[in-house]
Amino acid sequence: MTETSKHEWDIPATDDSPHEGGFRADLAITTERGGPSYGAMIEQVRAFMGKVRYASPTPELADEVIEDLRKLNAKLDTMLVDEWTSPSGTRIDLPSRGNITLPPYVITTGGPDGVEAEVTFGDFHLGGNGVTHGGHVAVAFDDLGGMASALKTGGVARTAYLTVNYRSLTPLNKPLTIRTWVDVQDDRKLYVKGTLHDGDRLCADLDSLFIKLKPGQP
Ligand SMILES: CCCCCCCCCCCCCCCC(=O)SCCNC(=O)CCNC(=O)[C@H](O)C(C)(C)COP(=O)(O)OP(=O)(O)OC[C@H]1O[C@@H](n2cnc3c(N)ncnc32)[C@H](O)[C@@H]1OP(=O)(O)O
Repeated sequence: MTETSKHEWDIPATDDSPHEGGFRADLAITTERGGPSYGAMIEQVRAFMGKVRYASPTPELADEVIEDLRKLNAKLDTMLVDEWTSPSGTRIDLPSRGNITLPPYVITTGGPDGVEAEVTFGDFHLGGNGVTHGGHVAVAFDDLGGMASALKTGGVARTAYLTVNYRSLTPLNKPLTIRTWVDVQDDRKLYVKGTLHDGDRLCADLDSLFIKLKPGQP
């Protein structure tokens, strides 16, 4: 795959409008931005975030970690780019397109009929009593609902509403199956349904509305 694979709904950026038509004019889907170690770097950050959730450091260790993190933040400060050129969210070869703000998922199938992915909520996503925080389940549904909308219409959509029904507890550190699909399309309105399963057990389901953006709509 080349650095940037064009899709018909990638609207070219212009000098006047670097992100005309939604989140980005050119989704700049890539497997190369950020380099070959970008995915491993994201995994280390994810692992760190999970450990922070459970760690109870001594004051000395906390001070050491602060110092290490200061150094790491200073290193990244030298490499900051804008939203439109960051690798995050564009790396289709990585879980969740390399976006650390999303729970890590891997797409199994995706097209106009919907999306199926394997999602694994980790220690960072702990809500309480050993299971996943409901907000993180909603984040996964939001992103994959948006992706189902995009693959159905060939355009970027924004969430108008998102209702998640929590049917049973969602385990951590276990691959789960998440599905989203456009149930009904009424012009720009996309009524998106979804399910999250642990094996045969339904953990949550989704009822949502996405609105396809008009050209140039921010
Ligand atoms: C091979 C690899 C491929 C990779 C592929 C990558 C894909 C990459 C995917 C990324 C996926 C990210 C997915 C994240 C998605 C977000 O998280 S978006 C962030 C959260 N959402 C927002 O911030 C939206 C804020 N709200 C808005 O911007 C505007 O209200 C909206 C939603 C765009 C709608 O505004 P609008 O376009 O002006 O539309 P408007 O005329 O008001 O409404 C249109 C119709 O919808 C109806 N409507 C609007 N809102 C509502 C509502 N809340 N309830 C009911 N009806 C409503 C209206 O009544 C109207 O109905 P009709 O009169 O046409 O019958």
